Amino acid sequence: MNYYSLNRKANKASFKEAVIKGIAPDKGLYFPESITPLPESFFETIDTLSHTEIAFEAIKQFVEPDIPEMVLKEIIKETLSFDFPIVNISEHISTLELFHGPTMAFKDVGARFMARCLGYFNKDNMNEVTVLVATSGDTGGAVANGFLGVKGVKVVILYPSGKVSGIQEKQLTTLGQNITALEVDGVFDDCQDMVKQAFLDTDITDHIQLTSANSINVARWLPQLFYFMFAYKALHIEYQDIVFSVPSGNFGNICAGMMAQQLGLPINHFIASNNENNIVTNYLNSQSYNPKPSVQTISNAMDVGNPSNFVRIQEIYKNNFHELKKNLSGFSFTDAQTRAAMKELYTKYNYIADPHGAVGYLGCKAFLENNHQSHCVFLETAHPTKFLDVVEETVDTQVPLPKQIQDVMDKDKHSIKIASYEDLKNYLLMS
Ligand SMILES: Cc1ncc(COP(=O)(O)O)c(C=O)c1O
Ligand SMILES: N[C@@H](CCOP(=O)(O)O)C(=O)O
Repeated sequence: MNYYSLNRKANKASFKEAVIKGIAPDKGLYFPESITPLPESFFETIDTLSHTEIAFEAIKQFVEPDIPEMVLKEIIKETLSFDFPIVNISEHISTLELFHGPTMAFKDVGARFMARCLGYFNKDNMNEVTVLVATSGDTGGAVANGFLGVKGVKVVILYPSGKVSGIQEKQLTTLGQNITALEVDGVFDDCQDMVKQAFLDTDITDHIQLTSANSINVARWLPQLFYFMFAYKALHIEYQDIVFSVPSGNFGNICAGMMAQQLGLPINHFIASNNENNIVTNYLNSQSYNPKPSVQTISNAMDVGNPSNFVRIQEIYKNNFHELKKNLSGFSFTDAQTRAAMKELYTKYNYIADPHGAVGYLGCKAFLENNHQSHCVFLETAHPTKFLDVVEETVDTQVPLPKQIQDVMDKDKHSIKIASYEDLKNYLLMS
């Protein structure tokens, strides 16, 4: 598969080139040149397939011929070595739990898949690659875990100081080895802007091979489409009209769902569930797209003021606002509403949600008000204990800590504070 840049000024790239570069030389995001729908029989018989078989069929066209089929099967098997359970919440609402991986957020799948692709491409260890990542909370931990000890790869994670949860910070600052955390005096968008600027800075790129492990990178982004297929497999016999509510920040996950739909997955509608960082919700209501500085919320991983994947969504629907509106609704919720949803889920359904999942639940409820026939699946994108203080204080109960969280609790944080792009540049050139 070849990929083109959405800025349309760079040459096309193979999967391997797109993964190693991360972002095109004209600063555009890469997008696949074609999307060939899977045969109808694939969806009709999906419940007879395992998760790894589904994932293999779904991603094959996007990686060939750069990764041989046998290697791809192995990468997928290792990537998906945990569960993706569906929990029934009410007659019209279920949740797909995406937090059973090593760092307990949905980023684990993309991070593990990308780390293995890069490991394969770098197997002869010709050149060291530096993976630059901006995180609002979960990508950093998943990438640190996924790339720990990968030969020939250095990982540099930028995160906004004081704006990620305590557990998230531990996950991205305590591993050592080939992982370094830079603590930025700013918000997530500052981190993301610095990363993008570094890709354009020839003072850096003349000396260092940089790539990104944010959803900018196609190998981090595309595997997220598996989730929607797994949920469909579990629910399609019982429900004919399945819609997804996706707690959204950088819009990589929902955009991956739209790729699954392009592959033929019969999804009727997507709901972009936002916290008060509501750029896309506002766009859907007004047709005017206005990125703005992010505000801090209790669903901090979605505190994004300029979602980088929105351009990919525009590409999927050919910049046609009305086509997009047919497929996508957007809702935005305050922290007070999010807390009320967490309480409702706990007291009414005995389900402890994290703040991001709770925003997804609210999106389902808002959509179902006018769409009584649908079955809505909200993605539970992180384990509640990643946001321990907020969750325990809101539902007023103690939540047992899973092993993955206990393992990082007592580790010592190591970070380097930076305040500007120049600080990042100096760090990259000196280290
Ligand atoms: C827990 C959680 N939920 C939701 C999101 C938003 O996902 P996306 O950036 O793909 O829209 C993130 C971060 O990406 C996250 O960490
Ligand atoms: N919410 C994310 C922000 C970065 O998103 P990505 O999917 O583009 O890596 C985070 O948790 O860091």
